[in-house]
Parts: sequence; C-alpha cells; structure tokens
Amino acid sequence: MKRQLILEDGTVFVGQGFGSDQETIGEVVFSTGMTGYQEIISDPSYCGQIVTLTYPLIGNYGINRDDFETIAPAINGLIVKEAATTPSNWRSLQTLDEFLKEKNIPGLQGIDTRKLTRIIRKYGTLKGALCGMGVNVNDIISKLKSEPLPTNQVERVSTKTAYPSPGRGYRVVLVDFGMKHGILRELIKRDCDVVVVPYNITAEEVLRLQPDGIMLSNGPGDPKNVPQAIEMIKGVLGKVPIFGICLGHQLFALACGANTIKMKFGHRGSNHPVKNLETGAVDITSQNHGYTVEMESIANTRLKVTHVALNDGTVEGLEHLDHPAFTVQYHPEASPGPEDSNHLFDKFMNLIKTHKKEGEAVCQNA
Ligand SMILES: NC(=O)CC[C@H](N)C(=O)O
Repeated sequence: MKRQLILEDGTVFVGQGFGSDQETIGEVVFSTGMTGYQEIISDPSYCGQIVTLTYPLIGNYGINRDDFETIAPAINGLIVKEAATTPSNWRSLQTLDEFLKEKNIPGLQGIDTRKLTRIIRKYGTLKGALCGMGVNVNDIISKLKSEPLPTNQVERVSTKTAYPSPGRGYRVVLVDFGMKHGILRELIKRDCDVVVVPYNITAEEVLRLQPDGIMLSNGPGDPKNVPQAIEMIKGVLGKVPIFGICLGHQLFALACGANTIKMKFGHRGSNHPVKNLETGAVDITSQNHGYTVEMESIANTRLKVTHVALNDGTVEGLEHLDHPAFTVQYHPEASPGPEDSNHLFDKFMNLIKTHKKEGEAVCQNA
C-alpha cells in the first residue's frame, strides 16, 4: 500500500506503508545509529515524534524479548529506507512490521531517507504527517503549520504511581520523566534500593523517601514544559546527591538558573564524541536530544561545564560548584550504543558514599 510523508515545508515523499495504517502527525527527526532500532523505537524520549533511521536496512535481526527501553513505545511513526521482512537472529520473536502493527505505530519505507535527512539538517526539525494517498495535501500542510507541538509528553510517558525495585545498597529515588529502562538496570546492577517515582513528585515527597541519591531520568519534549520538576530539584539540591541524564540534565540546569534552547536538528545516534574538559578524554556516546543547555547562560550560575560535544561545541555535562550534583546530556546507560561512559554510574555511587560519610561525621561531631 502506498503511503506518503508530507512535511510542513510542502515536501512530499511517497513510499510504501508498513506497520499500522493509522494516520499520524509529529516532529520528524533522524537518528544515525546503525543498530539498536528496538531500543530507539521504545525510547520514551521520542514520544510523539516520527523517527527516521538513516541506516538503510532496518529490522534484519527482528524484535526480541529483551531489548525494550519501555514496554509501551510512544513514537508516532517510523521511516526507513527498507524494512527487512525475514529477520534472522536467534532472539527474534517477530518482524518489525508485526511489532509496529501490534503497537499501532505507522511505518513508511521506500523513500530517500538521505534526502529527508538533508532537508532536516538544512532547515531544522520539521513537523510532518504520515498518511494515505487520498488526502488533500494543502489542507495537511496548513494543519501542520498551525498546530503547535504537544506539551504533555512527560505526563504521557511517566509512571502514574511510585513503585519500588528493592536492593540491598543505597536508596535511590529515580524520577521517571520517561525513563529508559537502561537507567534502572544500571542502578540495579549496583544493588541500589530504587524507588521509581512520577515526574510531578514534590521535593518534600522525595525527601520523605529518605534517599541516599536522586536520579533524574531522560524524557521527551521541551524541559520548560515540566515546571513542577524544576521546583522539585530546587527543593532537593544540596540535601541529597543528584545525577541527571538528558532531560534530567536540562531540568537540573533550569533549576540552577541556566537556560535551555531548541537545537536546529538535535543529536540522535550512537557515535557522538564528547570531551571531558578536565581530563581531555573523549567518550563516544549514545544521544537523543533536540534541546540543549545554552552555553552563555552558565556564566550567571554556580554550575561548571564539565563536558562538551566535539561536533558542535554544545554543553554535554555539568557539575554544581557548591553541591554534590552532576549531569550529562548523553546516555551513559547506552542502550543502544557504546558503553564508554558507563563509569558515570560508579561516579554517582562514589558521590553518594562520600556524601553519606560526611553526613555521619557531622552527626558524630554534633
Ligand atoms: N533523551 C532525552 O531525555 C531528551 C531530552 C529532551 N526531550 C530533548 O529532546 O532534548
């Protein structure tokens, strides 16, 4: 069945449909990761977006039981050059097409994904519609132009209620803004006693859980759409060690008085080089973001830039000068992508340990 992608700038791509035949609109973004499509499709940070994968053959190892970042994928559509129909892998349980049908996600294949990516790179992220051939293209273009981007994605993908993931180690409150399960897996590996909580938890509620550390997760959309979280972070800063990833990093920056801005087309892929400004070391990182902390806004804060992106010089990591708190824009949990920066979870454990020791010393001296 023919299906088309209509962009708000008037460009139309005609290809073949796969997955669900639902009509959809969303922000069209591209990811350059060559593998890891199951993790990308199920990363809640893509909530509401139509994701284009630049690697030309997608689906050849199928969909398996284990590689989900959430069990309820929230992307609005998937665009590929070619969707494999006969996956071959011992873990494969279904084809990409079957999976997308089951989750009611429309797909488009057979279009020139390089051309689409170049348009996005040139003009910036665009809104687009995936639809059948019978529609009035001009009506859809005006709808795309007039319709604002959604603002409630975090509310959509965050857990509705708190839940524990017990362990024998440090108590970590993990604030779920659209958490990738990889983050939870990393904390579990380190035996943390995790409590996953909804995005709109207050600082008082967090502190009542008596955390040794607070983890701020990744999540979809503009960080300025989540003002409750910014207030919560202000309320816990300095009391408990904090580690933030991606949206968590952006919310932390806003809570500390920095600013965030929308990028032209963002960073999405598995090979983004990031430099640690202290050591000079470069990590190859997994990324998925369309907003960034504004470099110039850091000067008026008590924050220090610890990491920058080598491709465009944007802020990739922050540390608080007075309090035990650090954040990164990229994904140390990988999934998908390289695990170069996995050590940041150990850094978080060490920060918790030091903070706890200091707290005990204060108690003994009192
Ligand atoms: N992966 C994330 O947490 C993304 C953060 C934010 N939604 C952005 O696009 O910049």
